Amino acid sequence: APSNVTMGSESVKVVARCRPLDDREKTLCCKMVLSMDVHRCQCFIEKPGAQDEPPKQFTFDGTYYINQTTEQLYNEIAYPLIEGVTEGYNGTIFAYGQTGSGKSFTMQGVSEPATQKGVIPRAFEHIFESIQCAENTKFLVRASYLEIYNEEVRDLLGSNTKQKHELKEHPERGVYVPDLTMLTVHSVGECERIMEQGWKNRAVACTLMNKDSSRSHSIFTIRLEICNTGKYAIIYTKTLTKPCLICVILILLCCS
Ligand SMILES: Nc1ncnc2c1ncn2[C@@H]1O[C@H](COP(=O)(O)OP(=O)(O)OP(=O)(O)O)[C@@H](O)[C@H]1O
Repeated sequence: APSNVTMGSESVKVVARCRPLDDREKTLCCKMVLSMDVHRCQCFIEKPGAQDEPPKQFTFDGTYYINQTTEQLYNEIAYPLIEGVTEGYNGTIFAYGQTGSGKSFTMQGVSEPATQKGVIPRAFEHIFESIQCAENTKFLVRASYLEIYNEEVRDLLGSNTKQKHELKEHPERGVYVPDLTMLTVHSVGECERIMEQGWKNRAVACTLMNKDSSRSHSIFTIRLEICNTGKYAIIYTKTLTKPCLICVILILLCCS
């Protein structure tokens, strides 16, 4: 877990995002039943047709309503986590919700308007900015992209994306996928191309709630190896013997 300095007191933060009604819901004259007090981080859910009943109330570490952007969400929630990754802490951002709720919109995002660019491309920019500013440090950035579809693991960056991959467990490294393609990336542009390539290889089909549903769980991983080449080891590498190499993992995933 990241340090308290970079992440505040909680090592796990849970935020809720509400998307606007889509065209289908507007055509069906659906009514918004969710409201938020974003300053208090509270959500209120009304039961349709039962205005007398008090709404159900839930409190999160952050709440994002229909008028709020991925830029705001990134700056408040993801930024400290990615900052932690560049300092040597592992981090995970996990988007969870029913089909059509906005997971891909938040993680992958759209290019227009720029404020709705996704968490994954923002994380690339952030990491490469940190790399450019770092002194006496060498970085190796690698990326992998897999999906779990019908309980099968598929390598979205591999030559055969339909091939089923095994899941293994290592006593120290934990759960991993042998032979998963891991591409070295040198720039934000390269990362974006990799994301695009993997995105096109995902299993997609429409659901009643989302005409472009991904129908799978996908995991985009950025693996950062940091090597301190300076005279003094920076704090997080102090317990490691030379070469001061640490490997941190940022996992960005979308799950239905
Ligand atoms: N905050 C938002 N503002 C505007 N439109 C949004 C927002 N969130 C989602 N949408 C729109 O809602 C639709 C469904 O979103 P998205 O495809 O991201 O859902 P999903 O949770 O990834 O679904 P699935 O699990 O089926 O893949 C898309 O057309 C998307 O553009």
